[in-house]
Amino acid sequence: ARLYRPGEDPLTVLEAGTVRRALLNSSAAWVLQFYSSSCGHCIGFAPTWRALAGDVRDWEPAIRIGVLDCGEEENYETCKEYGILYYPTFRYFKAFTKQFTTGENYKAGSDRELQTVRQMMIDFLQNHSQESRPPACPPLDPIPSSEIASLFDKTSHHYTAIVVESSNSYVGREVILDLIQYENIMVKRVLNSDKAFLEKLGITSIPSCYLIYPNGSHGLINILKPLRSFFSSYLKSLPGVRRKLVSQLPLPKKQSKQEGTEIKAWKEFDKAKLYMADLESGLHYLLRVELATHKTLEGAELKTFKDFVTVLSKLFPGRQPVVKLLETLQEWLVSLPLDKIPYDAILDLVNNKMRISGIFLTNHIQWVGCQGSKPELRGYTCSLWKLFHTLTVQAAVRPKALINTGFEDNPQVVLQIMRRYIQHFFGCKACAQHFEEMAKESMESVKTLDKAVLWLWEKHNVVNDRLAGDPSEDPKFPKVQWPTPDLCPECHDEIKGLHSWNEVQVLQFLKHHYHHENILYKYAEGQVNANEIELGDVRERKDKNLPKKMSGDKEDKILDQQNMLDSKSKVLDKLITNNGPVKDRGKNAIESVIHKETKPSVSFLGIGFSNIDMSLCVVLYVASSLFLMIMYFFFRMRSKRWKVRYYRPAV
Ligand SMILES: Cc1cc2nc3c(=O)[nH]c(=O)nc-3n(C[C@H](O)[C@H](O)[C@H](O)COP(=O)(O)OP(=O)(O)OC[C@H]3O[C@@H](n4cnc5c(N)ncnc54)[C@H](O)[C@@H]3O)c2cc1C
Repeated sequence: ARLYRPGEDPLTVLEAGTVRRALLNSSAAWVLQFYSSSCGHCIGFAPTWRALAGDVRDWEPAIRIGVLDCGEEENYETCKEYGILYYPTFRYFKAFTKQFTTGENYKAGSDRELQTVRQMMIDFLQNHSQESRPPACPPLDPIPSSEIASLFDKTSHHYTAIVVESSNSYVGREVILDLIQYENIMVKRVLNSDKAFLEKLGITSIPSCYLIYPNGSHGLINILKPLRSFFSSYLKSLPGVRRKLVSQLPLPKKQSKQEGTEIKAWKEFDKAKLYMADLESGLHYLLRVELATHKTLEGAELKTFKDFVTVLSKLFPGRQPVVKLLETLQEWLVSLPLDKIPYDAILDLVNNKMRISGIFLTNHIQWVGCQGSKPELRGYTCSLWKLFHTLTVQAAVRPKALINTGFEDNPQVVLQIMRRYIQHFFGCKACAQHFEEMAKESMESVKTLDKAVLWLWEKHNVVNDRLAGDPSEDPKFPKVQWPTPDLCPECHDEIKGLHSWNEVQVLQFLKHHYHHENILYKYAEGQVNANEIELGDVRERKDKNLPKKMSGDKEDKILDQQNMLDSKSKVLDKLITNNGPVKDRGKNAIESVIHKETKPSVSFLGIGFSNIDMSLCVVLYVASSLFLMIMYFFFRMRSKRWKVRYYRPAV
C-alpha cells in the first residue's frame, strides 16, 4: 500500500493477510477504499481520503477508514474475492459481520467530496440494527425536548451537551461522534421543531449548543461560529473532559513491512527505445490481474477479449514463447463453443497448461521505460499506452498480418479493440469515460492504418495535456507533448511563430519508435536467443507469403496428449461437469490446440527442439552410456577368464 503509509497516515492499511480478520466480527463498521497504486485517479484522490481519515480519526471505535492496494501483486487474489473491477472502489462493511461479505456499495454514485463521504458514514452507522450497532457508537437519533428538560437542575457526574439543529443537519451527529473517545461528557441532539422550548432556552439560531453542567446548572454556549469543529473543540476543552484510555478494540495487526519505503533499484534505460520488459509486464498485469477481476466473460466482454487476443496474437512483436501463448489462447478461444467462459479457465490455460509445454509469459513485473520515480507512479497504464501504440504501428507496417481474421479490411481495428478493452476492462472508470468521449468524437473518421497510428498519438497527447500538473504526474517524467524535440527534431515546425507538428515526420517517427526492431530485451525475464528476437521478422516473412519454413518446425509431430495436460484440472472438470457434452468439446479443443501449438522451445543450429525432445535425448544418452559400460565390463570379464583358461606360463 504505497500511496498510504501505515503508521503515518491516520487510516488502516490493510493487505491480503489482514483484511478478512479486520472486517470479520469487528466491533466497528468499516469504510474501505480498494485502489490501485497505478491509477491516476486514486493518486489524485489520496489527499482527500487522507484528510477524511484525519478528520474522523476520533470516530474510529465506531467506524474505521481503511485502504487496500489492488495494484500490489500479493493483493490481486483478495481484490478478486471482493469483486473489485474498478479503482477506486468504496465498500462499507457493517460491524459484527459473522461471515465473509464483499461489503456494500453504499449510496454508489454519490460524489466523493470529504463532506459527502463523512455524512454517508453517519448514515451507514444509523443503518445498523440495534443489535449490530457498534457498542462505541452512542444513539445518533434526536431525542425529544421533554427528555432534556428533565435533566435540568439535577446533579450528574458528567456534562450533557445538546446540539439543537434542523432535521437535515449532520452537525449534531458529527459532534456526538467527535466526542465518543472522551469521558465526563455526553452529547445529544434535539430538533428545532419545539419552538416554545427553544424560546425558553433562549435559542434564536440553529445549530446551537446548550450545555448542562454536572452540578445541574445550564446555559447556551456562546461560540464564535456555529460549526461542528467549534462545538467539538469547545466541548473537548471543558474542565474534567478528557480522552479515554486506549479502548480494547480489536485493531488489525500492525504491518511489519514498511512498504512505503520500498524503492526498487533504478534501471538505466534509453528513452528512445522500447523495452520488452515493459510490454511483457503490462501483458502479465492485463491477463492475470486486470482481466482476472472478471469472474466470467460473456457477451460483449467475451467478444472483446476474443478480438483483443486475436489482434495480439497477430501483431504483438513478442518473443517466441509469448507469441505462442497468444496464438494458443486465440485458437482455444475460437474453438471453444461457449458463450460464457469462467476466467479461471483462461488463467489455468495460461498459467499451467501452456507452461508445461514451455509456452509462458513472465509473471513478474519489471518496469524499465515505464518505471516511476516513486513506486506508485507510472507502471501499468504507461505500458498499456505503449502496447496499443505498438499494435497500431504493427498493423500499419505489417498490413497482411490480420489476413483471415475478419479484421483485414478495417483500418480502425486496433483502435476499436482498444476502445472496447478500455470500456469493459480498464480499472480506471473515469479514464475510460474520457477516452470514450474522444473515441465517439473522431475515431470513425480514421480511414487508413497510418491515420490510426496518428489518431492514437494525437489523443494520447490530449490526455498528456489534461494531466499535466496532476498529482499522478511523475516529476521525473513530466506530461509533455510527445515526441519532444530532442527525440524527434523533424517532428516540430513553426508556422508564423506558432508551434505545429509535421505529421509526416511524426508518423515516420512513431513507425520507427514502436517498431519491433526498436525493442530492447534488456531486463526482460529469461534468456533471449537469436531465434526469439528474430520472430518479428519471421512473421513478417510469413505475411509476405515467402514460404520460408521455420527450421526445425515439427508441425506434424504429435506428442503424447496425456503427458501434456494436467488431467486433474479443476477448472476443466468444472467446465465438463457443468456443461455436459458441449464442454467436452471444449476440453478437446484445449488439448488439440496445445498439442498443435507445442513448438520448439530450445533451438540449436537453427533446429528447434521441444522439451520432450530434450528429455528423450537425455534418456537416450544415459541409456547408451549404461549399455557401453555393461559391454565394457562384459568383455573385460570374458578376456580375463580366457587368459586364466588358456595362458599357462612356461615353468
Ligand atoms: C486510455 C487511457 C486513458 C487514460 N486516462 C487517464 C485519465 O483520464 N486520468 C488519469 O489520471 N490517468 C489516465 N490514464 C493514465 C495516464 O495517461 C498515464 O498512463 C499515467 O499517468 C502514467 O504516465 P506516464 O508518465 O507513464 O506516461 P504515459 O502517458 O503513460 O505514456 C507512456 C509512454 O508513452 C510515450 N508517449 C507519451 N505520449 C505519447 C504520444 N502522444 N504518442 C505516443 N507515445 C507517447 C512516452 O514514451 C511515455 O513514456 C490513462 C491511460 C490510458 C491507457
